[in-house]
Amino acid sequence: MPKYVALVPAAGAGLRMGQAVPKQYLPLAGRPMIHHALRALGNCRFIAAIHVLLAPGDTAWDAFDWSALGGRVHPLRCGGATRAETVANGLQAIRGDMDEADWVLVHDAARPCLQRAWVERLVRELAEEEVGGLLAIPVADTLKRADRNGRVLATEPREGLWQAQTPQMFRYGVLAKALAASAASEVTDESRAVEMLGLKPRLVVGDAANLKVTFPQDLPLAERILSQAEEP
Ligand SMILES: Nc1ccn([C@@H]2O[C@H](COP(=O)(O)OP(=O)(O)OP(=O)(O)O)[C@@H](O)[C@H]2O)c(=O)n1
Ligand SMILES: C[C@](O)(CO)[C@H](O)COP(=O)(O)O
Repeated sequence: MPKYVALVPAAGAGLRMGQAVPKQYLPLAGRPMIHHALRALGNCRFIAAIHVLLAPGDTAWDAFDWSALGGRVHPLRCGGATRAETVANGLQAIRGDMDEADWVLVHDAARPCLQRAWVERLVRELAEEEVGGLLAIPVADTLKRADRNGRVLATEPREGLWQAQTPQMFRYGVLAKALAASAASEVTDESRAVEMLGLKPRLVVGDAANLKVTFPQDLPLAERILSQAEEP
């Protein structure tokens, strides 16, 4: 039986957030933001280990008490210059414990509203897949292409368009090969690297509440979502 391991890239600087502290450590619903994603992954008992990928110079992680998360959370100081590099380094760091067919679930530290039910849906729907896939939501709005002056150039067809979320879940062997072969600058998610191998990751319906905290205005929204969530 393949095992399931989570990687949580948390080596970003959060520049678009514009705060002195990287956004994964900003207070959110009484905890550092990253705590919420780690708790949701920890609620999935089938996940054998949760590796948190920190920047080599991270000084914030050790300032918090993570004991409430239990013994499956392991920090690795292997962050790179881009998200793709961070994940590639994380895969290298755990390679001794992994078989080619084991599953890796990559989830952003900056998506704190994750729920166990969504992870379980992803895992259930990908169980028979060779390659893997990702949570995503079909684009619901009419799409406009803008010119440089903020005026509409065109209305774009939205058929077949989805917004990628995380977790993104791939076989260890496929993902390691994909990230090793791709230029980090071209890859903003794991799926893109896998697509560049000519493979077709499966899209699994996610939830709009699984937002990525990117800008300051996302924080109160995430806090409201967390306050209404049913999971502990
Ligand atoms: N070199 C990097 C860059 C990003 N990330 C992580 O990837 C996730 C999604 O990235 P994003 O929202 O872009 O985070 P930042 O890079 O921190 O934000 P910004 O682009 O605004 O600086 C975050 O959990 C972030 O910590 C990472 O591990 N290593
Ligand atoms: C992986 C991701 O969260 C999927 O939506 C996203 O691509 C990473 O965020 P970024 O802001 O584009 O780095």
